[in-house]
Amino acid sequence: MDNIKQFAPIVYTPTVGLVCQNYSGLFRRPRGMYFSAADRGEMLPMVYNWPADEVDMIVVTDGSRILGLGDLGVQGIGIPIGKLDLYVAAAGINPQRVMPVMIDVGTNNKELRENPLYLGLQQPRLEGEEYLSVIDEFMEAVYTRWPNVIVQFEDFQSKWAFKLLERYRHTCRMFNDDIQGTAGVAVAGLLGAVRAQGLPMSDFAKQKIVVVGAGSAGIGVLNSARQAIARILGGTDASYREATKNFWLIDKMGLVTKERVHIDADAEPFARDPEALHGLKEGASVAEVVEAVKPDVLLGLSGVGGIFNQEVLEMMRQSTSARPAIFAMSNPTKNAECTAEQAFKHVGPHIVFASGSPFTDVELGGGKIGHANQGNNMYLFPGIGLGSLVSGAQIISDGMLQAAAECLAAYMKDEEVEEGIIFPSISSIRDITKHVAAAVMTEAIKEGLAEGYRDKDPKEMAEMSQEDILKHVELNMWHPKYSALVSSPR
Ligand SMILES: NC(=O)C1=CN([C@@H]2O[C@H](COP(=O)(O)OP(=O)(O)OC[C@H]3O[C@@H](n4cnc5c(N)ncnc54)[C@H](O)[C@@H]3O)[C@@H](O)[C@H]2O)C=CC1
Ligand SMILES: CC(=O)C(=O)O
Ligand SMILES: [Mg+2]
Repeated sequence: MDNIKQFAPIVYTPTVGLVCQNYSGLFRRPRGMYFSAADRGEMLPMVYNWPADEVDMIVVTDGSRILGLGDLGVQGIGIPIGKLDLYVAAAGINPQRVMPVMIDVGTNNKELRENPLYLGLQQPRLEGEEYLSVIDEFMEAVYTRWPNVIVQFEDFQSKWAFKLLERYRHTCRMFNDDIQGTAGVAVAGLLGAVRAQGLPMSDFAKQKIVVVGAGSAGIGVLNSARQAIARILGGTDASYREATKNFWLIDKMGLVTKERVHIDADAEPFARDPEALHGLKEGASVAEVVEAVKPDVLLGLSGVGGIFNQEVLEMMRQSTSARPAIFAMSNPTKNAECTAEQAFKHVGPHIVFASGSPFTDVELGGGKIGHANQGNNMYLFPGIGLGSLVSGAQIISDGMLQAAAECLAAYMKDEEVEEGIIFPSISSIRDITKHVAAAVMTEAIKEGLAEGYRDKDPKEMAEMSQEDILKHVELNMWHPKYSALVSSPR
């Protein structure tokens, strides 16, 4: 907690990625709970083997998309461990009340399946109903023992991430961090990029945004940004349709248009109409799209390191924005779409830059600094989890997530944003998290979702002032303060 800036890159991205890649060789003792396909029918009794009586926070993965490193099977447990370390440091969740979980349904990583040291099931991943039955059983088991626990889904491949979110979010206290946490952070960053141009927030509705990557993270960001723009435009059905025109979506097959034969249902609303293509064709490359669109924002959630190459970045010089924004959000560092240095060098000193993994600031000469912001869901997930926990929210609603994003955006001062600093320093993450949690709790109360926590019942919560809410959040954050074992001599 005292040295979070130095330690976050170790317990979290990028080092946690390296740990996951080598986990079977590094393993000494389990630091989380493993539920495997072979445990079907046994998960409820298994849950009672977890040594802590109370669990507040679970982070669960099936290891199928670990950062931008692909399917790492059970070795992905490093991610829940690292995310929960941040829950302790940033949100003040008691470290005895966190539970990292790996659901082992096999792996499609052939190399791991053939590695005699691999710790997980050496079989291809379960699919379809069989897969769902494992996740259902796990969810039922943990909520039976700990009805108030918050479950954060992390690093599931997109194919399942959206389905599982839809399956549980209406009845359980759960969220998907890659879809929902990332979206909030990205929207806060996009609003920061508008402010950095000296424009009013309503000008967000005029921004041209190219998103590279149509997975859980990219589509989550697009949905959330579309919602924010549609609200500016009036919030009608027509404004939602209008808002989609701001976006250009590129996946591994290039620009996504309505001409695409097999288009993902989640990506479909963002497919460009043939009459609004600016002369581009279905499948156009990143460079072609940037050249034709001259976007205000180029945002990467593709997992492909270096895809914002010199050619692409030099084309961003033609951006119609006074402060073009380059968000290279993929993790870990090697998978970032470009480095901070490359972005400032090839686009120019006036850009706003953010990346998923940390880069150091760039010296621009003449005493000027190019700020390398870290645009990572770590700014939001601890506050979303904490705010949901201490309000006793029944579910985690869109309104609560939006309140979290707005709180993060408002955290930055105008002078900072003008300098291109759009996210706060990691060293203030505990304070940010406290405010985000209070915003989440305020919204949960407003929506009638707060069921109370510890000595506070819903009626008392409904009467709390902003100050009371902040105090309630703070009081429920754990601090590592221990009583002295030996009393000092008189
Ligand atoms: N900064 C942050 O807070 C977060 C960053 N991420 C990062 O985002 C990345 C993607 O995550 P997901 O969306 O869950 O993964 P995913 O695997 O579901 O999606 C990747 C997307 O990139 C596209 N893609 C792949 N190769 C491409 C290429 N050569 N050109 C253009 N598009 C290409 C794919 O078609 C797919 O749509 C990962 O590296 C992850 O670490 C994810 C969540 C949060
Ligand atoms: C940051 C994060 O959640 C990811 O890269 O998947
Ligand atoms: Mg993740």
